[in-house]
Amino acid sequence: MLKLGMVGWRGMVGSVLMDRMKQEDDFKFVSTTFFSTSNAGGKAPEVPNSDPILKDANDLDALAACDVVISCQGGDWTKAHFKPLRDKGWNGYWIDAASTLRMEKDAIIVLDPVNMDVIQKGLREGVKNYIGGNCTVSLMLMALDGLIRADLVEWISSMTYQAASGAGAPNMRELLEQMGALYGVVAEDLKDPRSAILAIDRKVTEELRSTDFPDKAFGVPLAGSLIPWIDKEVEHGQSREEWKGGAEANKILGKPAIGEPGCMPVDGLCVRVGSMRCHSQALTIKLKKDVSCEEIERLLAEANQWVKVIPNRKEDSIHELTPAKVSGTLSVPIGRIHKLNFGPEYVTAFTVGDQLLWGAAEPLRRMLRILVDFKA
Ligand SMILES: NC(=O)C1=CN([C@@H]2O[C@H](COP(=O)(O)OP(=O)(O)OC[C@H]3O[C@@H](n4cnc5c(N)ncnc54)[C@H](OP(=O)(O)O)[C@@H]3O)[C@@H](O)[C@H]2O)C=CC1
Ligand SMILES: N[C@@H](CC(=O)OP(=O)(O)O)C(=O)O
Repeated sequence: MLKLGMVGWRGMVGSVLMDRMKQEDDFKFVSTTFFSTSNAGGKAPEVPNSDPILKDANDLDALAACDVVISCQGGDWTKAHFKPLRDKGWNGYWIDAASTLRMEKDAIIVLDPVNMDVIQKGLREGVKNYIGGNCTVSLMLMALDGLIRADLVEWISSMTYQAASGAGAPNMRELLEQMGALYGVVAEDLKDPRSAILAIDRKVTEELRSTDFPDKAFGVPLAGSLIPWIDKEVEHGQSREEWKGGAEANKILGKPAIGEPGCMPVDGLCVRVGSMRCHSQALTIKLKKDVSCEEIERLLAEANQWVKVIPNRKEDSIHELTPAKVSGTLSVPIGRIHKLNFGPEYVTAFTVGDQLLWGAAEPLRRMLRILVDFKA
């Protein structure tokens, strides 16, 4: 039985991962040691085949005793522990949610419904580092799997509507605090149906701009507003989140890097909106040839068991293609599919996905199961 070390299991991504691993009985196939950066010696979660005591996540010898380490602890922990562990001669499998190692040559970005061939080739060739992709990229590729598989995509422009959860747990709390603060200043006015909406709006705007508005985590209001920049600035006016779109998508698919012949260009703007944990994306896709919308929908629907094509009708779209509907599920709906006026090769679509499930935790637990099968 493979010895698994779990690090970062009680954080937000880690908790979603734990829930999924329990639901899928993943712990039955491994013997597990839980690690902690804050409570070594404490009580570990109760799962089959596990050590009841938490080990120290800074103890390299304890980590080196594992065949597989899964980390949802974050990039700083990865930076501090991955290389020292390898330098010690540890040759186990490293599965990580953090972006730190994603673009390294000796790492594969895992999204097995889309790139099982890349993963299997990596395993056969002895690759030991398997990293979860950026949430937006993984969700886009899950949705567009069918068109990419059919080699129909020339390029993709993705305009995103990203949830607070992508910025972390404190940001989700702050979004709700901001919503509460806005409601609070007009709660009395709202009780009176005759109160003037412009007066209400003025109070809301004053509150949004007030120095007391709770914006410690985001730095600016998100509720009642949006934030048109995610992550750091990189070159050419892109944000790092936007750069990941092209860089990671091509790496996941095993294609040449952006700018090289044979790559699939992906670019766009990434925007934070007041959704809790679902990222949405409005896509413009340039096809390599004219294909009917019926054929596009057929290809998309057949690609994997999680993608769901939503008919391009108002009632279906407003009920089925929203964060409210998708949150907490593994479903990746894609809809609003129609040709743009630019020409028959230009298609638009809208997709939604839970950024903590397919966007973070699910590819990690599936990679563990792939490893278990590979080692059997
Ligand atoms: N948020 C996201 O959308 C995504 C995140 N990731 C990656 O996953 C990493 C972890 O993200 P996320 O799960 O949001 O981070 P969290 O901050 O929720 O958890 C990280 C660690 O913080 C410690 N911690 C301290 N206080 C608490 C608390 N009150 N509740 C729970 N844990 C606490 C825990 O370590 P300990 O038990 O050792 O004290 C925990 O493992 C990120 O840094 C990123 O690299 C990847 C994809 C998406
Ligand atoms: N950057 C993403 C969340 C995330 O953690 O991405 P990554 O795994 O690429 O660091 C967002 O803000 O929505």
